[in-house]
Amino acid sequence: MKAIEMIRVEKLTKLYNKIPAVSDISFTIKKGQNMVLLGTSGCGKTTTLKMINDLIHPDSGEVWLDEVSTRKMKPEVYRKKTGYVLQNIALFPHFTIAENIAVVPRLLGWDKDKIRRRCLELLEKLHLSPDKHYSIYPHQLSGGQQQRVGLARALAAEPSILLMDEPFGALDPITRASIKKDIAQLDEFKDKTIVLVTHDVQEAFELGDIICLMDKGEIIQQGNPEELLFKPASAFVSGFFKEQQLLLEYQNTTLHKLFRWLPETHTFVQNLISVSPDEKLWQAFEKLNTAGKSLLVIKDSGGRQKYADHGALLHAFTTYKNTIA
Ligand SMILES: Nc1ncnc2c1ncn2[C@@H]1O[C@H](COP(=O)(O)OP(=O)(O)OP(=O)(O)O)[C@@H](O)[C@H]1O
Repeated sequence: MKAIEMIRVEKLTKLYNKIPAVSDISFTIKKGQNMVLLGTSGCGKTTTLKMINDLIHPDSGEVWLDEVSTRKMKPEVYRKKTGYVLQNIALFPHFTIAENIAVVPRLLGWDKDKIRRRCLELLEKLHLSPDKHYSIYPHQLSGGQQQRVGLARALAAEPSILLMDEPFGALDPITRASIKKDIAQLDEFKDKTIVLVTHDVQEAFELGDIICLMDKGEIIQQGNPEELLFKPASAFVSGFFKEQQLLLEYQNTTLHKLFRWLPETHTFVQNLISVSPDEKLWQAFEKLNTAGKSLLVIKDSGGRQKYADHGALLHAFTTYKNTIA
């Protein structure tokens, strides 16, 4: 079955004072995919994101949502299709938490009972307290809690597309990790098509099925994390990841990819640890390190079994890299 094209951006350009902030950008995102717009400050990420739901009008180019041009849609239709999580959270300070979450459902004319039920449901799902938090104001919440409300607000009208602009940027690393873990488990996020803006390389690789690396208003390379890491299109791309290259490679290579180069026999029998071939090389190293002098047992879907210690993993990884270079 053909995957549904949820977002198609064609040749978008935006000029400010005749200078391009975004220049001739095109990409497509299939239903349920996560795309990350990655790049340094000022490269045009936010402008691109805002043009997807027409918060900024492009000077030229066109956007299709669910195979319909936004030029042919009424604003309320694409507002309903897209939830937007803003940079710096930006809740309305004089609205209660429930009122903040209810903004889009109200615009869409939902009845009061339905809005209340949806607010309570989202507070619970995002690990806020329906009793404590429903009627209070944003300044009475921590930054992390406010961002959870920001996510609830974006999800309120059940959009199929979520546009997220540096959603975790203002949070400390521990709060950020805890929110990411919670949302990764939410069904609400699993089936969404997501465009996420970040300048954080680790975050891009963690969350992106596709990464668009931007510079000076242009897309320099777009592809899956592996393509960007192992097949950089230019010196700019390899330079961008250089400092974290090896860590990213370990984090983005599954044992499945190394399976054919791992040994079928082993010499010692104690401390065997079973791992799935879907696990990443990084996790395999971690397991070996924490378990001491152990050996991994990896079974593929056909029941074939391979064994790996530190050296075998490194050898298989080097061979794998040579084959795809
Ligand atoms: N309203 C505006 N008027 C004039 N120039 C603008 C305006 N908005 C953005 N720009 C310029 O367009 C370029 C792209 O801005 P944009 O906000 O899209 O970048 P960004 O990659 O999202 O940056 P950041 O990560 O800092 O948010 C920048 O050079 C910016 O100065």
